[in-house]
Amino acid sequence: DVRETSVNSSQRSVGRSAVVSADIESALQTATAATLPTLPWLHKINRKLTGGDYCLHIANCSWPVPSPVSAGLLRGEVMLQALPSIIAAQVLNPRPGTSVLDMCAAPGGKTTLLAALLGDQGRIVALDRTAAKVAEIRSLARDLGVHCVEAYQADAKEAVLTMTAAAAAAAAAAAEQPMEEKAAAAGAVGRIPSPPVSLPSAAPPPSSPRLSAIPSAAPSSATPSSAAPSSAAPSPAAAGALLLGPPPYPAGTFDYILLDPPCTALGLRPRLLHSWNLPQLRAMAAYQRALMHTAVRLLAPGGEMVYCTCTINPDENEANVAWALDRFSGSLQLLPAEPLVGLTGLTGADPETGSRWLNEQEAAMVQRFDPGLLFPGRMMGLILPPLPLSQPPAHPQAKEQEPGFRCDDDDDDEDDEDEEELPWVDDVMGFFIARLRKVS
Ligand SMILES: C[S@@+](CC[C@H](N)C(=O)[O-])C[C@H]1O[C@@H](n2cnc3c(N)ncnc32)[C@H](O)[C@@H]1O
Repeated sequence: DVRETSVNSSQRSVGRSAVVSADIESALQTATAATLPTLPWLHKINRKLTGGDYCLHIANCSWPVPSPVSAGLLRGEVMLQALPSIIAAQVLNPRPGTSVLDMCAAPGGKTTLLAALLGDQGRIVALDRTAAKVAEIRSLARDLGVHCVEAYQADAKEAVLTMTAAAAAAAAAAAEQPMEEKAAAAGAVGRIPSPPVSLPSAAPPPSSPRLSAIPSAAPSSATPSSAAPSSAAPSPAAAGALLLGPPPYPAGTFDYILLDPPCTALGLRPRLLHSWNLPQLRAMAAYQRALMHTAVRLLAPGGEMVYCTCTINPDENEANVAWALDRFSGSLQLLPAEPLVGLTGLTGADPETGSRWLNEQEAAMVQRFDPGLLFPGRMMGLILPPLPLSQPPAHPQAKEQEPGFRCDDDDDDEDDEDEEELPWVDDVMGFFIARLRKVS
């Protein structure tokens, strides 16, 4: 049994978790390629490895993806995560030394992947409104040896410093409580150096960004997703000397923001029955817009955010992105959510309300994963490592561009043989990813 052998022979203890070494990755590539389609098998592995002491990073029911292994921080270690979730973090792709806000972070899967992409150099504030879930983020960060994450229980909608909050902060500053003490009191994850790094004797004035100690490394106006990481030496904050502390934060504080809000989760499988009704779907979209509003305010000029959901509901996806582009017209710009792997977004408008979705150009920049639809792999070769066994043929170009194509029909399709050799293509959860830049 490849799994048993690999786990037993390559595990090593790190803290209270056993982390599987790189050996298992190659074993899994072999095993996965040999045993697909293996949804039940993978569920079994998931239970076995994530329910106990192991973290295993393989893509959603299909193949191992070299992330965060490839990002250096967690070299040789793997953790279970769905492919679209991995891609969402890769689309944001924060550069080392920058500041990142993960607004709805629990249980911390994307937070820790972002930490890996940062190389643990910089700061990630991870917020979640539920205390128990914040504990999960902290625990995961600790288990993975991540230091740049500080997690707080907070309503992310209220995370911007308002005039009222500013007055309270001024009072706190007057009390001269060092920032790292405040963060420690709030239970942040990030390490607090010992002996403590000397900080200003008073907290910064409420009108100045708390991140002033972190050199601005906002994304360039080119294509930050593919840009080389900044070569600047890590600042003291990037090295973990400073914590940002709990919210609220001044507007324009963060270089990158991930907004992965609560959603109707209509993309998660297997679920045959959903209890959502239309008003509830609409209400969820409105809640997400409130979070987006906060995100735009907290983003630094030139900064980038990724908005993603695990639902296929256009209200929560295309309609919300269109709303943001129209609401913040002139200051928010849609960028290609590279690496583009999923399908294009939906064009048109809501037949009932008439509110617009995306135009053709915008739809091409977002990515939509839809369970049951063929996963075309717009750039499959770039994302996926080569399979170790018999290489399946590349997917025919014509079908890559055909978003509505289903895997389970077309009995007489001449490419049936190819489809049999591409069992992973229909095993992707429903998901949506958009990338936005704050222009000013
Ligand atoms: C889709 S999950 C996030 C998953 C997470 N990003 C990950 O990849 O592991 C949405 C999370 O948002 C949290 N949440 C809901 N409303 C919130 C709010 N107003 N502020 C902060 N977190 C919120 C929920 O508790 C839930 O954990």
